[in-house]
Amino acid sequence: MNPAVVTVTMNPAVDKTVHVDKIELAGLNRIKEVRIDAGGKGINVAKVLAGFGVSAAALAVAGGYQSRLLRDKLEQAGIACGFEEAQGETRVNLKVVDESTRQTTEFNERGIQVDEGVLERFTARFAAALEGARYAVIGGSLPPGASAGYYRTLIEEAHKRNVPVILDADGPAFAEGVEAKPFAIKPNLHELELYFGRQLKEDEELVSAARELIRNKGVKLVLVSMGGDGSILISETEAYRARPFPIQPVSTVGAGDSMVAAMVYSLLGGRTLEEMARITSAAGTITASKPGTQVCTIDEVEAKLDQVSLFSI
Ligand SMILES: Nc1ncnc2c1ncn2[C@@H]1O[C@H](COP(=O)(O)OP(=O)(O)O)[C@@H](O)[C@H]1O
Ligand SMILES: O=P(O)(O)OC[C@H]1O[C@](O)(COP(=O)(O)O)[C@@H](O)[C@@H]1O
Repeated sequence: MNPAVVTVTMNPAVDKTVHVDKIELAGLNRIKEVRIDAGGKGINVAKVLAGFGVSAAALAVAGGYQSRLLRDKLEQAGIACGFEEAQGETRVNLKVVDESTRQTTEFNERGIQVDEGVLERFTARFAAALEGARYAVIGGSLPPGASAGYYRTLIEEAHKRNVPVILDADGPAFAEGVEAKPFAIKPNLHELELYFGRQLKEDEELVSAARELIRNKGVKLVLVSMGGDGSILISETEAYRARPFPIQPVSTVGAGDSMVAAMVYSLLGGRTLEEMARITSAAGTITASKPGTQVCTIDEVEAKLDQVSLFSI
C-alpha cells in the first residue's frame, strides 16, 4: 500500500548543528558540540509523521555522498525514500546555537544545480507517488535551476489526482505556489509580511491578511508561526491564537516543519480546527526544545496539549 502522505523536498540538506558558548563575529569560535541530522522541510515533516505513526514517503532531489547519508538516516527511521539523483553534492546547512542567548543562527547553502531532465523525472515520480495518497506536503526552497513556478506544476499534478497539498515555502516559490490553490499554507510571520509587502503587527491584521489569501486564492487553512510568540491558525470562519508553554529553547530548527506535520496528522484524524491549533503549537514548541533537527514525538505532544494557551480571535 502506498503511504498516506507524500512529502516533497526539492532542496534537502544535511543539517549540521554546532554549539558555541557565545558567537564571536570576526573572531575564533570554538565548537563544543556537533550534531548531524537529515534536514529539509519535507524530510522533517516525514520524520515527525513517522514518529506519529503515519506512513509518509519522502521524495527529494539529492546527489553525491550526502544523498546516501540522508537516505540511510531516513531508512533507519523506517521512512520510504523516493530520491531523484542529480549531479553534484547535496548541501550541508550549518546551524549555530549560541548558548549564551539560546538563539540559533542558520547558514543555508543554495543547493544542488538541477536541470530540466531532473525536474521532469521528479514530476513523474511525484505523480506516481500520489496514487493512494491522502495529502501531499511541499516544503522548502527550490534548488538552483528550478523556476519559481515549479511548485505550481507539482500542486496541479496533485489536484489532477484530488490530493490536497500543504505548502511551506517562501519568496517567489511561495507566491507562485499559492496561485495553484494549495489546501493549506504555513508561512512564518516574516514570510507573510514579505508576501504582502507590509508589516502585520496586530493579530487582527494578520488574520485579515490570511483571509485575503483564503478569499482571493482559494486556500482553505493558513497557519502562521511566530517563533517564541506562538502561532495563529485561520480558516474562513474561525481563527485561533496559540501561545507556547515555557521551554528552554535548544534548537528551533525543524519547529515549523513539526507544525506542518501536526497539521497533516490532525487532518487525517478529522480533528477540529481548535484541536489542530493546539496540536500544531505543542509540536512546534517541543521540537524547539530539542537539539539539532531532532523532532517531537506524539507522546511528548499529547502530554503537553493542555498546557498550550489557546483563544479564539
Ligand atoms: N523560542 C521559542 N520558544 C518557544 N517556542 C518556540 C520558540 N521558537 C519556536 N517555537 C515554536 O515553534 C513554532 C515554529 O517556530 P517558527 O520559528 O515560527 O517556525 P519556522 O522555523 O518555520 O520559521 C512556534 O510557533 C512555537 O510554537
Ligand atoms: O530550503 P530552505 O528554506 O533553505 O530550508 C531548509 C532548512 O529548513 C529546515 O527544514 C528547518 O525548517 P523549519 O525550522 O522551518 O522547520 C532545515 O532542516 C533545513 O536546513
